[in-house]
Amino acid sequence: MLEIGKVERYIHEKLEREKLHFVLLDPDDVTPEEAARIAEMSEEVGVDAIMIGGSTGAEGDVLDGVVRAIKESSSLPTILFPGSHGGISKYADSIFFMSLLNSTNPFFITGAQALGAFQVKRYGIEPIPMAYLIIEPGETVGWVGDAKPIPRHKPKIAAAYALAGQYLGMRLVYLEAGSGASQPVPPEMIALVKRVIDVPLIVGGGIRTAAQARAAVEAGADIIVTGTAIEKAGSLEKAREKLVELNRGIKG
Ligand SMILES: CC(C)=CCC/C(C)=C/CC/C(C)=C/CC/C(C)=C/COP(=O)(O)OP(=O)(O)O
Ligand SMILES: O=P(O)(O)OC[C@@H](O)CO
Ligand SMILES: [Mg+2]
Repeated sequence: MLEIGKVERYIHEKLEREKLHFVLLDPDDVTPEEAARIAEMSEEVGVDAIMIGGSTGAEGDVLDGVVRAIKESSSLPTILFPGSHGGISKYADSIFFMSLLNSTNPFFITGAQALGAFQVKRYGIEPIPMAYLIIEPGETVGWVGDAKPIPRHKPKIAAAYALAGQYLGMRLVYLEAGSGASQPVPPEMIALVKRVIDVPLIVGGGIRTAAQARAAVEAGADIIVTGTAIEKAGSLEKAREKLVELNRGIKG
């Protein structure tokens, strides 16, 4: 029988009480030691989960090393955020089993998923089906994922894809402006998508300040993902301050 796994249940239970903050760590950009410290601090300040992935190079031993370090230093759920079937580590709790619905390349819609499916089963990683949508500017992931990025001023297109994702059985929708985007997903787009779907809405890309995080939450985002603002804070002390600031913006 189909069962909802532990991490997905944790997400739903927490969402009944508050908005969630997930921190993304890219094994290409952080050492296992740095990842461990950031995960530890994240847990201390009230972050809800750690996502691990990257468009380029987050694979094999490098990926395993970072996931293991995070597991050893914190008890937060770990969620893989793969750029391809290479982005799977047996040490993670779960995986966003995502399809890039507005890609022009079938590899990112169903190909990588088919190539990764048996690994996920073999390792017993919890798959969480997710519709992944790239919004302008899209950055690295837009280019790597052969996306046709949704124009920022066309919220209806995003809403149509999001609803299609839900009707295809996906249990999360992720609006992605791209890591390091100069501007995050517009609040008007978040609001329309949220009005149309029933599954939780994740928003990420270019969220650097408490005010931006708050605006996304007020528009209707359920889960905010932050990566660059923390990775590029400059020092671990500054990363902690950023985590506190962003978390306050999200939790209110
Ligand atoms: C479910 C399985 C097995 C695979 C899914 C494969 C898909 C659909 C991938 C979507 C396209 C893609 C390249 C996603 C990567 C998402 C990601 C980890 C983004 C993180 O940001 P980076 O693009 O690494 O940012 P930087 O440029 O800052 O490093
Ligand atoms: O790195 P940032 O800009 O916070 O983006 C987070 C995430 O949405 C990227 O996939
Ligand atoms: Mg990266």
